[in-house]
Amino acid sequence: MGDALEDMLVTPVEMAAIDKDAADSGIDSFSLMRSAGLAVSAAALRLFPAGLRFVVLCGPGNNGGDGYVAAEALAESGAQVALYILGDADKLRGDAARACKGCRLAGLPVEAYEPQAGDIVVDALFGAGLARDLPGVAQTIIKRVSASRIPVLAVDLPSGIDGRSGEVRGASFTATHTVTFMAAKPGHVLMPGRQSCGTLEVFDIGIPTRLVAARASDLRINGPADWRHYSRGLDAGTHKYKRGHLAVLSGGPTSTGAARLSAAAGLVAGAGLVTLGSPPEALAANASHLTAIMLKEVGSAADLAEWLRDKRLNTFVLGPGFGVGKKARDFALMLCDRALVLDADGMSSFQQGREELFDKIAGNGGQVVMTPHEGEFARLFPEIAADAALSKIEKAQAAARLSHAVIIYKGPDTVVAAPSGRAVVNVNAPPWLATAGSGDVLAGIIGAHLAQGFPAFEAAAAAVWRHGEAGICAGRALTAERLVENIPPLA
Ligand SMILES: NC(=O)C1=CN([C@@H]2O[C@H](COP(=O)(O)OP(=O)(O)OC[C@H]3O[C@@H](n4cnc5c(N)ncnc54)[C@H](O)[C@@H]3O)[C@@H](O)[C@H]2O)[C@@H](O)CC1
Ligand SMILES: Nc1ncnc2c1ncn2[C@@H]1O[C@H](COP(=O)(O)OP(=O)(O)O)[C@@H](O)[C@H]1O
Ligand SMILES: [K+]
Repeated sequence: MGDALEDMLVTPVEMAAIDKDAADSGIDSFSLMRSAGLAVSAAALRLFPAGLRFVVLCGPGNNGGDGYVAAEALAESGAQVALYILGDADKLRGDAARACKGCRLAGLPVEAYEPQAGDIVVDALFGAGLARDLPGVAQTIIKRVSASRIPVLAVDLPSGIDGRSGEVRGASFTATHTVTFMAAKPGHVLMPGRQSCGTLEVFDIGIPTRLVAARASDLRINGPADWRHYSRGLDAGTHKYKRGHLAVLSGGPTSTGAARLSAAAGLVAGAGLVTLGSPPEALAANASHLTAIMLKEVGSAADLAEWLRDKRLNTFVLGPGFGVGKKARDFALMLCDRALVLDADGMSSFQQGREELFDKIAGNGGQVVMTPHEGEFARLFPEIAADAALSKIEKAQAAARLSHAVIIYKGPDTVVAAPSGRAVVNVNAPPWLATAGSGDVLAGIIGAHLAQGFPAFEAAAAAVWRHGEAGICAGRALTAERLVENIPPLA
């Protein structure tokens, strides 16, 4: 992992500390605000050359300060600019007060703004400092602007989006473009915030990277930098056993497809061999659909115990189409000392009695990856799911800590979290990945990575990213089968 700013995620609390560290190190904080405001005016001129009037809405804090700088720079450039102020400009403090004094425009109260065709709104009402629901007057203006469909350029964050969680605090602007500073915040990548940002520009206002990195926790946007180290190309002298043996456990005769999707994805994703373990009554159904994937009868816990005597068999996928119940529980507990992807029914089987599973995982060093979507997450971690104070990232981190497993909390903004707190948010998944069997394919890709010796966190993060890339390559009319065919090479 590097300290590259473009992949880093910084919470608003961390950003405030970075800001203070920058000031303490002798950097003039007003010069940072000036850089921020100038970046916003440059983006406005670049992105909206046909705009007739820039309407800058300034709030009571430093986000408003950036807005005053931008308004002055836009006026200086000869553009037509109108300024509207939320609250009392006389109460502004520090850099924001100085920015306001340096702005030639007279402001009107924000409630007086009536959108006109040709306007471009520059939203500098609230940014990272938004600490509670927006005041009513801000909500009214947001609704008015949204109804008028006027383009919005957001400063730092669209006002109303919580920078920590991506939640909407009362109402929020929907921006065409957002200019943020130094590093993206969780609210830019978590839903619904991500949808409100439009395109995101991260602008370097001049705070040294080392100051940002020193405060940032281990939270990043998912990308190859997080796991490239493990995805080196194939050694010419490799053989199939060196590339890892993945075992996937199938459900009964009427629900075999899900496990086969995982198995097929595992093979395409790079496992050297894949074996499907099938109950006897489903052997015929599975055999009629398999070619490169091997098939083995595994009906009972005794059969599995016998199979596990082969210690080379080190990676399993359990859950897709498997059925919820005692058999799934028994199998999962037997597999905790191998690398294990516990998906779908495998997780749901522990809605009651999860402690036994979590203790087993802890006792075996934690090479277990669990892949809950929202419903499964609520089943396995009801108290965490119900905690409204937590962001999706914080929920995934809490679940990983509690279970000792790597958690892939799925959705449009999939979060991968390790028990250590390390986490990435994935941003490359197209919405058409929401199709039956898509999760089964993901489970197989994770299994392939584990079989190839990736540590659990990297196996999970790389799989989520590859799954997203496969979705992009396959295009909109996606089926899970086509997703498997489009899994791209790793390196
Ligand atoms: N972090 C940095 O390094 C820099 C930050 N800058 C700007 O500074 C902003 C953060 O500034 P602030 O911390 O002043 O925060 P904001 O300007 O986002 O707003 C905070 C102000 O509004 C009040 N407030 C918060 N929620 C409210 C609500 N719901 N209703 C009414 N009042 C509310 C707060 O008490 C505070 O006075 C960033 O978003 C960014 O635009 C820039 O000036 C450049 C440098
Ligand atoms: N709106 C969305 N945008 C992008 N990816 C999505 C979206 N909704 C779901 N996904 C992804 O699609 C996959 C669906 O998995 P899952 O819910 O287990 O479905 P299934 O059980 O049908 O396989 C997950 O990887 C999830 O992150
Ligand atoms: K804003």
